[in-house]
Amino acid sequence: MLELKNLSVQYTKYEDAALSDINLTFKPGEFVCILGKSGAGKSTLIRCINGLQKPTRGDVFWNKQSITKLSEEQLRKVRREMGMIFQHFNLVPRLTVLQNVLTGSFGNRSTFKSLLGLFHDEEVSQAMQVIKDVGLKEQTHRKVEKLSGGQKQRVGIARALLQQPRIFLGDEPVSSLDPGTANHIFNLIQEMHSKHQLLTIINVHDVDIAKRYATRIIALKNGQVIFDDTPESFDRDQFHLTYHAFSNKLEELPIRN
Ligand SMILES: Nc1ncnc2c1ncn2[C@@H]1O[C@H](COP(=O)(O)OP(=O)(O)OP(=O)(O)O)[C@@H](O)[C@H]1O
Repeated sequence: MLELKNLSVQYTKYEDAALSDINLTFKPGEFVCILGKSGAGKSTLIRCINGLQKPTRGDVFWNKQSITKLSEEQLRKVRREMGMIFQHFNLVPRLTVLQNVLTGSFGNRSTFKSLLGLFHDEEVSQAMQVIKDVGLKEQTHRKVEKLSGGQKQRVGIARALLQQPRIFLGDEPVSSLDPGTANHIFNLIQEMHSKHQLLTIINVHDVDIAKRYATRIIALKNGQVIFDDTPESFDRDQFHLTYHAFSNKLEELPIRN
């Protein structure tokens, strides 16, 4: 469904690559958490998947089609199939929950029409339904700036769901939330993941969350994959290798049995 082949990203020629020769295949229905310390390349990986970042080398295949060579218009079509939530929510504070969620259908119509509020009745009722699904029915007509962080992220999830995506991508979606709220948001993501059988790929800093919700954990270090396995196999040694080992190079890491 989604394949990354020899993917490398080098932002500037004077710095180390942000991603080096990444080869990964993702299947429908997987719930993948990406771990790695700050600067490991997690956001870059997500941005390559949704086409926001062009790789320096290698390719991203979505249903066997390379997305790196698409025109902007073709890329927009592919992005419609990718729902995305962000650390800082990326909402318009002065607009209501409903208006923000309706911008999720931007991919399906012109931005101009959407900004004018020219939505079809059917779109509005679909938006109302996803707002209800994420538990925000009472807040439908409130301005987003009046909501808590957890509620804002629910709006983000509703907006992504309105696109009826086939992949759900998250770039540290709970990093600015307290632990309790972060769990509520992950419960919701898991519920939506199961309901729609979405391939879900999310960057997180919290290893406990990754172990609790993911069906697969991928750990990055210095732009390379150093772990790709079940959450159960992500043990203390792996935690140490991912977050604390001093070595910069894979071959210098301590050998494990
Ligand atoms: N636009 C950019 N221009 C130059 N270098 C960049 C850019 N974006 C990221 N980098 C560099 O690429 C590397 C990987 O960054 P990335 O944001 O992907 O890491 P991350 O694992 O998501 O980090 P964090 O957890 O702090 O968000 C880092 O060294 C970062 O400084």
